[in-house]
Amino acid sequence: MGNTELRSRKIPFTFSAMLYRTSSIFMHVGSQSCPKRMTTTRSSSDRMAWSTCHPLCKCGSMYDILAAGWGACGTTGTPMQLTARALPGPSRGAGGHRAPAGSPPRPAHPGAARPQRTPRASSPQRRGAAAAPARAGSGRAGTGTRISGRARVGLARSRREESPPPDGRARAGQGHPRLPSQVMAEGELPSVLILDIGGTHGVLEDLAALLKKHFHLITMKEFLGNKEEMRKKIQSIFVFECRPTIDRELLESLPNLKVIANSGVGVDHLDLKMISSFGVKVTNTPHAVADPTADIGMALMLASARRLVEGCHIALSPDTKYFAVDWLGVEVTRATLGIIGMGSIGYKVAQRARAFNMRILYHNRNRRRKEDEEAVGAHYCAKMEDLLQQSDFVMLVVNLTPETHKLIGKKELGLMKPTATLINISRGAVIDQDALVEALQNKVIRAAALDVTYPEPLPRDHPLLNLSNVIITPHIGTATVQAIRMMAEEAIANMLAALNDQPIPSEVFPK
Ligand SMILES: O=C(O)[C@H](O)CO
Repeated sequence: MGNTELRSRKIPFTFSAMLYRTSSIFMHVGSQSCPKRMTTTRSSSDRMAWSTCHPLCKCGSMYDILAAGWGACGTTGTPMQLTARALPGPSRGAGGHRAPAGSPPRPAHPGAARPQRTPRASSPQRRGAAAAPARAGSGRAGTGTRISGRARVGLARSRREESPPPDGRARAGQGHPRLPSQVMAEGELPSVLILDIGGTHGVLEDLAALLKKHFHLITMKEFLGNKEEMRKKIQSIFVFECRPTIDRELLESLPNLKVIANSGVGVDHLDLKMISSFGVKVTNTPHAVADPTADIGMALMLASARRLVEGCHIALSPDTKYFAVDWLGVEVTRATLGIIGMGSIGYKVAQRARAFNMRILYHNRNRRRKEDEEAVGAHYCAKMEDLLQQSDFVMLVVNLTPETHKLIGKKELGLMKPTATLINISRGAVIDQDALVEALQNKVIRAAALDVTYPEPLPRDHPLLNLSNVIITPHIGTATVQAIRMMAEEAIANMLAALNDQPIPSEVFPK
């Protein structure tokens, strides 16, 4: 997200097309910095303000996309209205508008010229990425790709629109056919596929209620029970806790699917290239996850430093007779924290660590702006090795990509101080887990604190579970009442934008 902000800041953007208006969502889109102004626009209790203003705006204000307006951001810019309904009428394959058979062709964006898509290669991030010296990712935990700037407009039409299969049937890797059928009747809400409501893996009841304000929800069971009717209706999939599984078979069966909205920032469970070959967009929720994930990073660092879990066991144990005076932890205050992956979450960790007077080092594919570095007192390490050698705490906040897979292995662990602690809030596979077990057993490093492992959960006989110098939490970076609601809100905004061919707040592109 941070990188998105960096990239987007320079892109002036106006957007004025107001079409197919039903209920309204306003986005205040601007292109220049403005003073931070917190606002009081959160009127109803079921509203949840996002933690930051629009990525094009640097004011840091809170806003609520589902309320009828932004906070008093103060940035000059053009309000953009999204509709709460997808377009009724003609079938709209993932590639864009679909005219009913025999009707005259419709412009891609009726009534408005589409702004040109910002060439990706010209963005600062992409230029930086090309020249990147190191492997660390963009700094979003678990994200397999970069997120679009919100100024990415005029999105490319899909391949399927350019060359529909002549036989009118979906073909693997070539998208869906033109379907002349109605996707939605007038007044109908767009249909969204979800795994289930409630139960072990289903969408939580209150989130489902929120989604239902904007969409007609179809559960997997309903879909499978009446595939012929349902498959044409479904325009979006809401992925909650990595479910439902998105595979080729599912994509082939949904001719009018336009967008897969992931709840969470990490999309390593989605085959982005395959999904994109169907002309389907993928979105994620970088804004909602940043604060709670940074919090869990700090919680793990503090808990590991002060041996909180062990201490709790001692205090609770029926066998405890006295508290040993030589039972000691280490201090976080004034220690050196090395953050690997300085995107939005990494940066929020740095902000928090500054309050602990920590010395902050960071390694990232792209160096942050001087102002960003100075604001948190962070020092850039072009070489990850330098950071590893100097840090008392090393926190992993990279996305999981082929480049960051097993980023920390035997060699890297060997470079760390024997007194150092490794904290992972990204994805388990960023660490070579066998090498970590060995390093912890042999005291190559002091301790590890992991919110993520592979697999999750670990098999009950996994050696990591029997080490006293490890804390493991069950991937709870975003497991807060606030975060899951904000993720759903962010996903709703993404889906509404995608279904209405508006600029998508957080689109994720395949590399
Ligand atoms: O990727 C994320 O946002 C979190 O890890 C939750 O999945």
